[in-house]
Amino acid sequence: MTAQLINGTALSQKIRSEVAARAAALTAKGVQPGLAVILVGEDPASSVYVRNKVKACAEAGLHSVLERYDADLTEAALLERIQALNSNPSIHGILVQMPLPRHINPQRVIETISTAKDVDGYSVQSAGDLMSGLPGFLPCTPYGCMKLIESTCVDLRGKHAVVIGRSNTVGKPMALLLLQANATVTVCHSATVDLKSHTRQADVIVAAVGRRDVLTADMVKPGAVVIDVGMNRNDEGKLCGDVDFEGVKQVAGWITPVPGGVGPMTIAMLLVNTLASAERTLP
Ligand SMILES: NC(=O)C1=CN([C@@H]2O[C@H](COP(=O)(O)OP(=O)(O)OC[C@H]3O[C@@H](n4cnc5c(N)ncnc54)[C@H](OP(=O)(O)O)[C@@H]3O)[C@@H](O)[C@H]2O)C=CC1
Ligand SMILES: Nc1nc(=O)c2c([nH]1)NC[C@@H]1CN(c3ccc(C(=O)N[C@@H](CCC(=O)O)C(=O)O)cc3)C=[N+]21
Ligand SMILES: [Mg+2]
Repeated sequence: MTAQLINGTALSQKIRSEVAARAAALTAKGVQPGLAVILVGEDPASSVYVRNKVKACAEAGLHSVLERYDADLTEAALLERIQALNSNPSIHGILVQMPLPRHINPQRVIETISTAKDVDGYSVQSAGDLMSGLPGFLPCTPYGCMKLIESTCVDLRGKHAVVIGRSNTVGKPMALLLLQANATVTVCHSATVDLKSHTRQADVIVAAVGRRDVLTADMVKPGAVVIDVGMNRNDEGKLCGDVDFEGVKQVAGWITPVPGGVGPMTIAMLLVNTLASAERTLP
């Protein structure tokens, strides 16, 4: 038996075309959704992601502004730029690409973004909304993972979900979304003893660590849904996830590839959040 592939590229295209239709309707009413992306420094991976985000906006009829700054930009200057974007009515979403240079406090930057424009869902307010089950912007990567799981038609109710990783941007919000969908959720991390004993029990596994081969075939229950968030490079310099894809696909029921899985969905959900933010400005 081999797993069915969950095609994130195809699903992201479908979502982006739905965004495009709604964006066109909104633009016809005089409100074109707008996203501002700020990149500080020249991290090569960040440059690729940021370019993909700007391109996706253009294709969906959103307008976007990309602000690039040298790595020596002061924190004060960055906060000032964010405040200007907060009060710019043509901008509905603001994204500051992480990681930032070491001299800039990322939490201070995130909290400076207006909650109404926090389309990354990184702010304490957005995190609290999710924790409390209140409406707010969902972090794009876990949001995209939920859409990928939904696309399998596997009902999460009562299922055991294991999240590997507990970052504020991926692992923790992922666990909350799975909980909200009535899964029974286990969160594993670097201090977890015997990771395999947990993952072997899982109907759904989300791997968000940032290390190759964190999940191998012997750690997976036959038929499980496996979502691979990781972005790593293998020995040949090729992009790969946290999951040993070739091995795990022999055991899992469903699996996302890297590339072509979670990454494109992260961008699609960023567009969804930006559109929703713009729609909220209508009377
Ligand atoms: N495709 C996409 O759209 C995105 C991909 N990513 C990728 O996802 C991965 C995770 O990102 P992010 O959450 O930001 O990373 P972080 O480094 O912030 O978090 C990694 C988590 O993995 C845990 N961990 C580390 N080693 C192990 C281990 N051996 N066993 C179990 N858990 C472990 C850490 O535990 P502890 O808390 O104890 O340190 C931590 O909670 C990265 O590869 C990143 O590039 C991220 C965002 C978007
Ligand atoms: N404020 C902020 N918001 C983010 O959402 C954010 C961030 N900072 N910092 C970095 C991470 C990472 N991230 C990705 C986005 C798209 C792909 C993506 O498009 N991946 C493609 C391949 C890309 C490639 O070829 O390198 C894929 O997996 O198929 C990956 C990773 C967003 N992040
Ligand atoms: Mg992402």
